[in-house]
Amino acid sequence: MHLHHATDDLRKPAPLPLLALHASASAILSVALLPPAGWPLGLACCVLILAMLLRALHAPAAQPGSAASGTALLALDLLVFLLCYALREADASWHATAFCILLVAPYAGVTRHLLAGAGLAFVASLVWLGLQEDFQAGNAATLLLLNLTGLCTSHGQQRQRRAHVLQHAILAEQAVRDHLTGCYNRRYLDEHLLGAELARSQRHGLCLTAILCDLDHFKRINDAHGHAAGDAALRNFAALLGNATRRGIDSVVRHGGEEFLLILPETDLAGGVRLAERLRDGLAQHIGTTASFGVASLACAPGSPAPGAPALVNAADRLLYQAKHAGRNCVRAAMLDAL
Ligand SMILES: Nc1nc2c(ncn2[C@@H]2O[C@H](COP(=O)(O)OP(=O)(O)OP(=O)(O)O)[C@@H](O)[C@H]2O)c(=O)[nH]1
Repeated sequence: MHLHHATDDLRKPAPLPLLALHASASAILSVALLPPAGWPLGLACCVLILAMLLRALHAPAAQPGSAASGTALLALDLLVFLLCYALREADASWHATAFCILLVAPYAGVTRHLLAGAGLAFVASLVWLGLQEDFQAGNAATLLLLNLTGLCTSHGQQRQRRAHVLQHAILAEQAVRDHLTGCYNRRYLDEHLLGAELARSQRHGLCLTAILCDLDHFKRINDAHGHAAGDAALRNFAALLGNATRRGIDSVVRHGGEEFLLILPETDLAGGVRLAERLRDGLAQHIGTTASFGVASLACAPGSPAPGAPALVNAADRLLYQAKHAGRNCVRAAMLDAL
């Protein structure tokens, strides 16, 4: 889960139907507000606007559609206004009023990108209104108030949605991570990672390698220097594993207390062994302790049945056990079907 992906959703504009509804209501209201069209049509438009506002306020943070379509519909609004103005020049101030009032509606639904456009259209209309000979101060004040309300509502909504999406993304991220080391947790491995990587390797006929590594005599670190020092050693080990693997391709999982599992897609047995040896060297140099490694690899043929998800990890576990029994600080490796 990537937080910036989650917040990207907020940059998407309001849904197309909302803006389409808004554009048509704008057209109707521009006409309806003119005498002698009468109040029933005006009332219907107000109900429509209210419905749009409610819908926008309850819209989920991630909206379909594109910025271009939203901008096009706001432009359509402007076109409707200009047409009304051309046809009924005498009632132009009423058209401007209708147009500006209607701009309030999309405020609640549009993104910051469109918000700037809507605000600009409002300011332009207000300036234009002020330049008219029959300038009506009441109209201008109403417009100002309504649009400011729209802007504030929209701003608050955006802030709330952003906080909500961020919080959701953070919680989702925390659910798959080990809080001490920041590595993926066992649940993520079992419920998603291993199955997905096995399926992908099988689909493309690629190798998949798992390295299970375990710090040697870790209990002694705890006993000699305390639990906090043990925690620090685990964090350093996790950082070493993270730095040695490919970001966005390999996965580092905290498999148990001081045991970590690396899932390496598109990596054959020789590649897995090379990485394990590099890690063994790095540990001795940077952390001053040793670890044992079990490396199991699987060569998938496209279309062939994949082994059950736990088979690869179980094989790495058996090899790690062999490494411990061979005196620790060493690597044991095998192809899955050779075990
Ligand atoms: N500080 C710390 N210690 C932990 C954590 N999780 C497990 N441990 C400790 O890790 C130690 C594991 O001990 P053992 O299973 O005997 O393994 P070992 O001492 O590394 O011995 P070998 O694996 O056989 O080389 C235990 O003392 C656990 O309490 C943790 O999150 N923090």
